[in-house]
Amino acid sequence: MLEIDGLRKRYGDKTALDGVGFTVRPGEMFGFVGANGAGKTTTMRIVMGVLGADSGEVRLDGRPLGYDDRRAFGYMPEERGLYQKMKVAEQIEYFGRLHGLAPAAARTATDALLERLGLVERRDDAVEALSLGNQQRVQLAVALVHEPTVLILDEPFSGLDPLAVDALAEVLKDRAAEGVPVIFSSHQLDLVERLCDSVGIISAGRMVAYGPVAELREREGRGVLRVVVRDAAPGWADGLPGRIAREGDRDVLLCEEGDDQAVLRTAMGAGTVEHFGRRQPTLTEIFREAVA
Ligand SMILES: Nc1ncnc2c1ncn2[C@@H]1O[C@H](COP(=O)(O)OP(=O)(O)OP(=O)(O)O)[C@@H](O)[C@H]1O
Repeated sequence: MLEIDGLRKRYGDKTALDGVGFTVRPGEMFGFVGANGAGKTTTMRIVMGVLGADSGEVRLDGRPLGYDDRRAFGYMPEERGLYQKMKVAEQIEYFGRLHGLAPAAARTATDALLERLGLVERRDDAVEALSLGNQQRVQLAVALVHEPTVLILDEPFSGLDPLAVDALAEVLKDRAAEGVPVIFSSHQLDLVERLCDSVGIISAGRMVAYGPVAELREREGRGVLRVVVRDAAPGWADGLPGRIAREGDRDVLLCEEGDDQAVLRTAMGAGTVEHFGRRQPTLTEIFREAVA
């Protein structure tokens, strides 16, 4: 189990982390979300030992993390870090060797990852000749080649096409199913909601919401009232609490607060009420609320 406990970090007089803590159990996929500059990268760098915390601790199975523990981790840094001139397969193998794999094991693991991540055709190309999305696949292979005990990935899905997202998601799910704690940061909240067992929402260096996705959704009170009115004149919901969202080719009123009966009366006066009911908030809605 990976425990991040009370991390604090200042850059000069700027507080980047103000007591960040969360736990990721074996096999758990943890989505780390937050606005730009909220502190995700700083947290992950501290976990990896790239950066020191001013205070707080990172523990693995109850012990403070050491060099050997971290060497067995898989890390995809925000700044990435591939050798541009080196060939794809050579590079993955090289990183495997750096993490302590024997030559034959590094080669076998590389071949398997090239296959899995759709890079077989590119194995002898220099990294600089690949598209950014393919470079990202190589970066992921590099993070995975040594069968890491923990995975820490800084925005691994950014810039990937939908097929690459699926390929990466499958690989991460497999690693989690093998018992590896997986942490990744992302701004793609629908993806986080779909993939993760739990999420942490960080805002200005503090965890403002944290827990299993299902629990967070339940915890958010009554959920969101969703109202669809056919043939209503534009502006029918002006004055009601909530906002109009476009769903496909129709407008839907979403209300998080207010008097349901009053909303219903207005809706019935405006047209034919096709739908009137509550649904649990999405992660995007929870995020908006938490960082507001
Ligand atoms: N080397 C640095 N020197 C000074 N301030 C820094 C440094 N690195 C990060 N910061 C500041 O610390 C805060 C947290 O930054 P961090 O990169 O951890 O955020 P993030 O959540 O990863 O953001 P993003 O989603 O944009 O990647 C920001 O205010 C940032 O400007």
